[in-house]
Amino acid sequence: MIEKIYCAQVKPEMEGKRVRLAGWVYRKREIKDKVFIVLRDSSGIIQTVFKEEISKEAYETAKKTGIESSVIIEGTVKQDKRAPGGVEIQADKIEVIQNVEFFPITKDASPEFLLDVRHLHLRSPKVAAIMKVKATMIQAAREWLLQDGWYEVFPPILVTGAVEGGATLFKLKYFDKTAYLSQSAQLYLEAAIFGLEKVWSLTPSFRAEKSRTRRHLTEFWHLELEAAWMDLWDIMKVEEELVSYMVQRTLELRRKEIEMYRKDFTTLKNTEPPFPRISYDEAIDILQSKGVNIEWGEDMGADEERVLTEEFDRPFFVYGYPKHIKAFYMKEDPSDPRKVLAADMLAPEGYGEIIGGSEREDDYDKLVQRILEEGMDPKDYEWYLDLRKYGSVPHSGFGLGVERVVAWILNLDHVRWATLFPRTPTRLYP
Ligand SMILES: NC(=O)C[C@H]([NH3+])C(=O)NS(=O)(=O)OC[C@H]1O[C@@H](n2cnc3c(N)ncnc32)[C@H](O)[C@@H]1O
Ligand SMILES: [Mg+2]
Repeated sequence: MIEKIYCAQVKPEMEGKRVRLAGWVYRKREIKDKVFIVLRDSSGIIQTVFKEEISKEAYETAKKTGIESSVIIEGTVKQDKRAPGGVEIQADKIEVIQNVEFFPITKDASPEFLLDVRHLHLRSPKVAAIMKVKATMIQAAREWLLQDGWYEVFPPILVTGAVEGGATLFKLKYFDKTAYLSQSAQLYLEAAIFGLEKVWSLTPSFRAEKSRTRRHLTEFWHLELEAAWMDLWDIMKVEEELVSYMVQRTLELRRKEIEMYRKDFTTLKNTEPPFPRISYDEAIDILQSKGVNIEWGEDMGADEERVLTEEFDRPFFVYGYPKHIKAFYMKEDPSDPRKVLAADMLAPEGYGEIIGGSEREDDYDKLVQRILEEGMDPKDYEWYLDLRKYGSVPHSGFGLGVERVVAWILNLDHVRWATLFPRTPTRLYP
């Protein structure tokens, strides 16, 4: 790697020091006998100034260098209150690695165009900031999971059955058989708990959803946990502790990047356990009292959840959903057979569901009955049913939508901005 320092490492107190930087031309302007190039690298930006009397050759080259050209610049650090960060480089040397005559992204580019050239847009500091926040959030999750004794496992992506309903499976030919892209690692994590007890995985999950909402992708990153011996209330405590740590740690390490997207940090700062908990029944009452046309037994969609989140200034749980709107694997509530022991975590500010979780049905016969009720074939779940034959235990788990949490933390208007190359029903390229 070439000898250089990062833009963010240049400080006013380095006045007079000679430095070498490498990056891309982010902005450029010519004023009288000077050329100002704002250089960008992964750490940020720095202003460099080229003057004819310092180096005619460098000045002439700088004049001809286009936006997003890759360059190596050398010069002397100079304090200057007018420059971003109060410091600039008095440049005397520029090596153009590749000059760019015309860079296709302009200030007035539409969101769809920016997605068409996503491979070029990733370099923008604001987009890079999203990826830094996402990386830090997952780093924080790993930190918490390690200290709380959870084992990372690596489940398959090529699978043979649905977890969250057959309607959203992506089907593919697997030699002479049929396979599907995983909707959720859950069933495999449930197998892993008999050896490791507390397991987690971070995998891509795939949903052939036709929903064109601001919170659905066809491929998203899914952080899933599964634990033996835990009931719904235990796993909800795990959820709120994990999410609180992820949010607070990301606030601590990525404040600068978050400030590029939001000014009000209230809901993030409020993200500390315990989170408020309301029942599905209470949620329906709240929605009806706010004039939402919804009856008990109906599912809450993005619009209903948006209204519900107006009541809270931090993430909160909704628990005790009706059985018929939830997945086959969820354990029936012994105190009310109409319901299951499931809980969603909703993010405030209109973002809604970020986590889906539940206690799992651990009784063999009841699980077979639920599979049949859902119109599925128990033969397709033979291995999964075996887990209820050989030392079955109470167990619970959940799945966190990584892009949805990033979208909430950064107040993004669509989850597609929270992933490197978004996949939606209308976008598979680039
Ligand atoms: N291990 C588990 O218990 C997970 C469980 N089998 C599951 O997949 N639940 S979920 O369908 O609610 O999805 C979990 C979360 O996954 C996110 N999710 C779910 N579907 C999507 C789509 N289409 N796009 C983006 N994010 C999505 C969202 O935050 C959900 O709350
Ligand atoms: Mg869900």
